[in-house]
Amino acid sequence: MSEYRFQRKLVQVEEAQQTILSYARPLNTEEIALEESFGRRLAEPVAASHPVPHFRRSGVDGYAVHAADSEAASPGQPVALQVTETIPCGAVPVHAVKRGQAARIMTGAIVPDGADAVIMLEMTEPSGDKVNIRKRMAPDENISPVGHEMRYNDPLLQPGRTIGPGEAALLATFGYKTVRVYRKPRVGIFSTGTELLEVGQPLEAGKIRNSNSYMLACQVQEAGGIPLIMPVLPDEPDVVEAALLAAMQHADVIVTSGGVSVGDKDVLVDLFERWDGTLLFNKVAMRPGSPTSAGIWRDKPLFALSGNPGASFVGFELFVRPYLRALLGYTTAVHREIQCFLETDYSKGSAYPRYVRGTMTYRDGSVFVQPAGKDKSSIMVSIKDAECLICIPAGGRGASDGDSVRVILLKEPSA
Ligand SMILES: Nc1nc2c(c(=O)[nH]1)N[C@H]1C(S)=C(S)[C@@H](COP(=O)(O)OP(=O)(O)OC[C@H]3O[C@@H](n4cnc5c(N)ncnc54)[C@H](O)[C@@H]3O)O[C@H]1N2
Ligand code: MOO
Ligand SMILES: [Mg+2]
Repeated sequence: MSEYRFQRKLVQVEEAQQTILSYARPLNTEEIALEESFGRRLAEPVAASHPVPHFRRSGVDGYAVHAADSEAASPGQPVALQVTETIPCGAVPVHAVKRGQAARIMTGAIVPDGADAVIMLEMTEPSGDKVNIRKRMAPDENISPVGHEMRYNDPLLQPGRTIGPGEAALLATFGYKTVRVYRKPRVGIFSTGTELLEVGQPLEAGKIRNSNSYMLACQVQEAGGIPLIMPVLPDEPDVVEAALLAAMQHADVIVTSGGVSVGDKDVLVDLFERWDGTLLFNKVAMRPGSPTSAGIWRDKPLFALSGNPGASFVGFELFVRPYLRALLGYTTAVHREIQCFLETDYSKGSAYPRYVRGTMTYRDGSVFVQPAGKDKSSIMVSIKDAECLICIPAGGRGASDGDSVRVILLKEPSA
């Protein structure tokens, strides 16, 4: 056996992130139906192709009038105007409103030429073919002029924007029945380990069910990718090599879990010793997941995450998610960080920075963080409660109650 397993060059998390991100190029794009676009990443700029509103629009149900005709109007002394027509929403007025006239009009309808104000129905009283108005109106009152909200050619959305409710409303307004978005990265997910059972299999001595693949598949989806869950792989390098190469035919990214440490059967390490790919790193100054490795193989990135569930989870958040975000055109690849107050002692020191799964409490204008539960690399039960990763600096001391600590937010910024 070569010495590779034991001779590894330590890199810092930030350096490992930059290395892997230097290989990321935004994916190509595809055209999808607007109704399928929620959460997708816009790949084209959107500008106003017409003004909004594109006609003078009434803001109320009432009567379109000449403001000048209402000058003497008051509740005690209404002014009578001749009604010319009724203009419902969607209709085109037939007559211009002349002095002494009014057109009955509904909210959202075109204000007829001549009129420069719309008086609310509540301030009027019909009287035969006339209407009595009881309020003095200012010019332009209750009328949205053309382009009031958006002018022709106003820039509205830039490529890389995530499509949510507001974006969808704009796209619909400007007639985008389909919209160009970045293609979702397809991520092949492999768990390695002869001890692993498929989810549907009964327990056996020494064996456990594969949980990492399903956890990672959710993380891939959270990051905007398409997970391809592959069958569990045994600790046999030939089998692993063949399976990964086959998956590269249709995946943009390969993620494996397990087999990256120094054990006899750590199969990814065996693969790295003999493959024709480029190893980017194989030891990161972090807990959990110090043996996390990554490489480029046949132009595809391979993220070899540690098998321990906590380490797999954290390794994905620190390396795979930023990479997927970069493929999707995000300008902010790594998670946002804030400073928070630690609300308990965390005395477990470590030679490497520690990324502790945490929960957050908002109180008195500050954010406090607490470990989500037991936090060993082998423990998975606290992953479900992790809202953030609390960064405990390297060193023997750990951190103390009340310390200000770096916190990585696991929720994504939208641009
Ligand atoms: N002598 C040393 N031993 C270990 C070291 C070391 O430096 N020297 N590092 C430890 C650290 S740190 C970690 S982390 C683990 C890393 O192990 P691997 O990434 O090689 O992962 P495995 O050995 O394959 O599995 C570890 C653990 O996780 C369980 N596992 C694996 N895959 C799954 C899955 N898909 N679903 C659920 N659980 C899974 C596996 O059964 C093992 O219990 O190594 C330490 N050892
Ligand atoms: O690197 Mo391992 O840190 O215990 O998870
Ligand atoms: Mg191992």
